[in-house]
Amino acid sequence: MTAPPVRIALLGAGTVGAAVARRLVGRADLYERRTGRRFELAGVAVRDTARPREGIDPSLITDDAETLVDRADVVVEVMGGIQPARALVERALRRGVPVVTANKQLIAQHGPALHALADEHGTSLEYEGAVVAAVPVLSVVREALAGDVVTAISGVVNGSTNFVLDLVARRGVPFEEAVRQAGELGYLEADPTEDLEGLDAAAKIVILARAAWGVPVTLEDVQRRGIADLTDEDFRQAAGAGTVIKLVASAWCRGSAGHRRVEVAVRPVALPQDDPLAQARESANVLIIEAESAGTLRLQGAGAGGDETASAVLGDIVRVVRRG
Ligand SMILES: NC(=O)C1=CN([C@@H]2O[C@H](COP(=O)(O)OP(=O)(O)OC[C@H]3O[C@@H](n4cnc5c(N)ncnc54)[C@H](O)[C@@H]3O)[C@@H](O)[C@H]2O)C=CC1
Ligand SMILES: N[C@@H](CC=O)C(=O)O
Repeated sequence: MTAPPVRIALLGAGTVGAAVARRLVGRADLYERRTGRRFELAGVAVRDTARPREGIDPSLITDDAETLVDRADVVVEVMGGIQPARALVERALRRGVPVVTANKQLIAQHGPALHALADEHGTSLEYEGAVVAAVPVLSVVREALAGDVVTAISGVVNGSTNFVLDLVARRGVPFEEAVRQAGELGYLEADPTEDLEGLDAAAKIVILARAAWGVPVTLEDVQRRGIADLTDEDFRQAAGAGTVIKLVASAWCRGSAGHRRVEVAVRPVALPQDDPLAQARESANVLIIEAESAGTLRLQGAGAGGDETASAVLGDIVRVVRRG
């Protein structure tokens, strides 16, 4: 007997959702080979059902996200924001349905409660795409380094602000124009101040710190400054000193079990040109992880973008389906 298809509810069809839908449908054979189950796009919840969505069967589009969640085997939340995303994720978890999300604000603000709900109902919550898009940093911190002790994490973890800083520094593009281009490429959040004020990077470093040390770090713990108040003079001074400004997120842990103190920060830093973080071009991200035995690990790749984030989201879907 063939296994029934996996009905996947997609909440959101913007930059990330549209890319997930394209791959789900276009690479269905690949996912069937990898999981033994056929992936079926059960429906796509959007705000504006009248807008044409290229590559998505119009009969799948709905604005009734709750009903869609109720008939899914896996829920993929890529709508962003806290509500209604949170209520829909909770609804799925209460039904014992696994959830995959790329929503870093939701996880940074409500991750522990959502994990507790998932555990209570014997299901799972995955969000590799929420942190450094295509680069599997959470898998490395949580799984690959499970036998080691992470001591510090630092990196460029926001694609849009890196794109802006890079265009201003290397090509002399005016700041506002670089921000406009980042928006056009789909790198910015629906509310761009999340990127420009460092909130997006703060959410990512909070999620990474929790994954590394299992501590209840929150967004309020982050010492945060974004790039919104950088001036032309700041860029001139940095260039004159042979440095390059990057928005750096960092987390470090002092003490040992029972007496751990974790500190988290996001701030613009002028780095020497040959610093590994200074090498990040356009929307690329770089993460440096220090671990007791492994030493220094450097992970880098696309930190934003629809297809790139879809890679991580689909990886999570394959994982939850394999788990059964
Ligand atoms: N764009 C990127 O490069 C990346 C985005 N993410 C995260 O992925 C999530 C989605 O991001 P994007 O695709 O860029 O956003 P987007 O703004 O392009 O798309 C959001 C989609 O959700 C739908 N939506 C929003 N609110 C809704 C509501 N109340 N009811 C029904 N549908 C609703 C919209 O109609 C739209 O289709 C966000 O949490 C973002 O932080 C994560 C990694 C990279
Ligand atoms: N707005 C985010 C998108 C990916 O997480 C960023 O610029 O990094």
